[in-house]
Amino acid sequence: TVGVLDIDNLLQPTLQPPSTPFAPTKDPWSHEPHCTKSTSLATLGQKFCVYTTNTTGPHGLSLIFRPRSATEATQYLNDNPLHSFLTQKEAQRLYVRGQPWKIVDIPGKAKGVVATRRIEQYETFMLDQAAVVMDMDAENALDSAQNRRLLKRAVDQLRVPSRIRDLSAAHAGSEGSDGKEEEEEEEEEGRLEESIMKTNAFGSTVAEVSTRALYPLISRVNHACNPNSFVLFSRAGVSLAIKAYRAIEPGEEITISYLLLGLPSKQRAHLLSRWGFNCSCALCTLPADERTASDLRRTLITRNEAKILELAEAYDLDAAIALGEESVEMIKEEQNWSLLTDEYAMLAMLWLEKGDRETAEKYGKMTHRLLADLGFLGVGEERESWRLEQVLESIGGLGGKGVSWKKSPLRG
Ligand SMILES: C[S@@+](CC[C@H](N)C(=O)[O-])C[C@H]1O[C@@H](n2cnc3c(N)ncnc32)[C@H](O)[C@@H]1O
Repeated sequence: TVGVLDIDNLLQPTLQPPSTPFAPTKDPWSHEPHCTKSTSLATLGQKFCVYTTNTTGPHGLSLIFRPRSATEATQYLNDNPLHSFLTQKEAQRLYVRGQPWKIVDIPGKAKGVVATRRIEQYETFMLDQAAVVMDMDAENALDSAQNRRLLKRAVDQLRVPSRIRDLSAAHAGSEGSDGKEEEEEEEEEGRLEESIMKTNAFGSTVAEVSTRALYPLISRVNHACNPNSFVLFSRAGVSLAIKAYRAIEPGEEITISYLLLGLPSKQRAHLLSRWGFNCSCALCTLPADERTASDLRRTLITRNEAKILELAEAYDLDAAIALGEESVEMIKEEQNWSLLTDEYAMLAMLWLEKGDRETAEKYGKMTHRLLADLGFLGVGEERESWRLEQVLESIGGLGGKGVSWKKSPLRG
């Protein structure tokens, strides 16, 4: 697939404990479901339908789901981002001060988002809800013309379809419609919507279904390899938030990374070519010698990961700790904050194994703190209820249980 923001490459609150059930919503659909069946031999008869609810979220929501999944999904629709990502106090503050961003034209990038006031480090400042969500299985089960028709209908049925149709369709390959000029009109149906999905959709789990989902506001945020912000998904997956890695000054562009953090420049350029732009972010335009140094650190961080586990297996704890501490410094230099949580947890485990509980606890607390700051432990009471041991166990399967990493590898 072209240009899809893959959830595997983005931060997500994987550490949240089992959720309290969402309130079921009764028959929320504002339109008759519109269904299509697969005619290909391998998936013959599989049925996917467009289900639209125009009372969900700011944009309304269309699901392209199997009937059974759509019924299941009704319990997830009541997914207010204010509740998922903010305490009541934070929500009030955001409301009183107003949204601290606006969508503007950015030279060379079409539109983008800039801060309109100072945004504090770790502030959750932009919220959105999905407008179009497509079961990834539909892509394989149905042919592309069927998929496009469902997509078009999904957009048509939203409250304000132009909010979707105005989004960027600039992914690589979107020009020239595969070299086939004027195809029959029916064949063209849904091409724009398809391109918009390819340029803007996040691969994510919505209502426990693997999907591509479109979040119209957050779709305006451009990419940077060392971004100032990151995306957080709600447990139901319908809502999404943007949080700041660091303080952002008024006028500064809000950026997220479309890729896994920590990749060296060649790999980044290769992956980004899917979106049809050459990255000119601060990291990609470093002077050659600085870029080489950054690439080297990134390669070493990845290499150290495997090496630390090997050394730990061989019980060479001092060498494993030395490498872990070296990685922490390199990760800080590269500002890949999300990688730090694993590194700290690993060091907590190694120091514990070495019998130095005090240092282990220091690293454990740093893991806990950073996960909480990044929003991985939820908000309010939920965030407070996480215990240090529980966090360490979730992240690395150690929690003071000695050689437990041998049974469950830390980063597996
Ligand atoms: C998810 S959209 C982001 C918003 C988009 N700029 C708009 O006008 O709606 C992704 C598209 O934005 C553009 N884009 C994103 N980050 C960029 C960057 N760092 N430099 C240039 N173009 C970028 C590319 O055209 C990409 O396919």
